[in-house]
Amino acid sequence: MSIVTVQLGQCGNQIGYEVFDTICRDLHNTQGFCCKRENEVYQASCKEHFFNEEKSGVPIARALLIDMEPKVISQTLLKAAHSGRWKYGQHSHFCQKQGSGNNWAYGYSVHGPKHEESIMNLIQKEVEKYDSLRGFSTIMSMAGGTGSGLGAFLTQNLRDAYPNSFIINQIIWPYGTGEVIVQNYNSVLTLSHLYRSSDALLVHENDVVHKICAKLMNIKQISFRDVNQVIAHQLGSVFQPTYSPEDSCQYRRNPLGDLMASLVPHPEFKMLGLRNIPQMSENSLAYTTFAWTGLLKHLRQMLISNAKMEEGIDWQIRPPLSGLPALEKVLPNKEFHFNTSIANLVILRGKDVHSADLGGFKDPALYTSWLQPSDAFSEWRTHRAFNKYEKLAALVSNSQFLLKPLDTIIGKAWNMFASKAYVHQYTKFGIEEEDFLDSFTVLEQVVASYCNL
Ligand SMILES: Nc1nc2c(ncn2[C@@H]2O[C@H](COP(=O)(O)OP(=O)(O)OP(=O)(O)O)[C@@H](O)[C@H]2O)c(=O)[nH]1
Repeated sequence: MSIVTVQLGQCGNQIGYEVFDTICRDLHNTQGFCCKRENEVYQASCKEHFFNEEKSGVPIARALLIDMEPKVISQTLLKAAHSGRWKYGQHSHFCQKQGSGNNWAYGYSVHGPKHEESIMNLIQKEVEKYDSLRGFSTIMSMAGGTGSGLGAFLTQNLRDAYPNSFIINQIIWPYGTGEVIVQNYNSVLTLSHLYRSSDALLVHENDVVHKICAKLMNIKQISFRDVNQVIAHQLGSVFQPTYSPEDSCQYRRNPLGDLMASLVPHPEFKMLGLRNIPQMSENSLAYTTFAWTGLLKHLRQMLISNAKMEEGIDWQIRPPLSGLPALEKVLPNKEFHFNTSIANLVILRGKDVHSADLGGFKDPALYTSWLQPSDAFSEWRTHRAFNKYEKLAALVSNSQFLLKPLDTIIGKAWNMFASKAYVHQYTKFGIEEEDFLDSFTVLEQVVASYCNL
């Protein structure tokens, strides 16, 4: 029951490393707050999904590292090998000598077709190692050229080659300012292409995670490593084993499939976001205790008010009275206040997990009218604690949370496109104005669909 992780470009490879490292640390954590037997079953389930066992006993990540320049890949391979806890497979990477220069068209139209055969062969060899493949999880940024362009190209290829496997794309949303000048073009092209071939896009916003590092983790000089560790923690809190619904002593065999079934009821809506509570530095964690009631009250309000962290939640925002649309939706200024959901999944881990009351997430006012809360809301509970958090709640949500950032990116890209700025750099590599227009159309439709919930 394996999931193959495909790490793409600088960002994808750096985050991928942190994800496997976090998962592995969690495996060896003695503070799981559960009995030895339960811990062993948890470890076995995690290994089954994410690692191959080597004769030496060192787990090998079920991951492929792909980049068009060698530096980050060699660093990543080395870091894993030096950790002593786990490593990457010997033949699990593919790299070239020159990146895509932040040009989506270069990644998509040049590197993609040129290396398609080698990369797809590498993937096939990995897949052949397993009795059963559940799906792929790619990790990539939207703003560069390789992760985004080549990543979009490969996702299409994966969809064609493995039509029955799930594909989830972990997307890193660029900082709003101060990055690559063409980041909005690259983002629009990435999202629109992924929308056609992926099953779900799990979005991690760099600005948001940066703020979490500053405000909740108290980090003064924030590096990509810090940001990546928060993302890895959040992902681990979702993808580490959870009990299966049929048998509360067995772990889920197909977490990716179950996640999709819970959260993506319609192909028009596949943008997923992730929130965690509590989130804090390891030092503070040792001195803090939490009650489920308080955690879940905050998490629910974070959802409703579209707050990405517990600090600065707007408690004034309330669900609309049933039958009435949220006021903000009918206002023309596109300020999105109440965050309507399509589907939510809450994952609880840790002490007294079965006593936690999730009733607040079953309120029909939280959801679009065309889904019953019983279909729109799912909960997974697991007694084994994650990553030293005695209690932890993660919320994966398919909601209007991304409307504003998406609208901003489309708007900025459109303004640049209207003056034809930098478009020649894309047409040079086969991405025509028509392709841009198609991408805008796809995303305008996505915005309209989410707006109308
Ligand atoms: N969170 C996070 N973001 C990163 C990291 N590295 C790069 N980014 C973001 O990724 C975007 C740039 O993409 P990269 O992954 O560096 O580019 P690439 O895919 O390797 O493509 P080329 O450099 O064009 O070959 C920017 O938005 C960066 O903020 C990282 O380690 N963590």
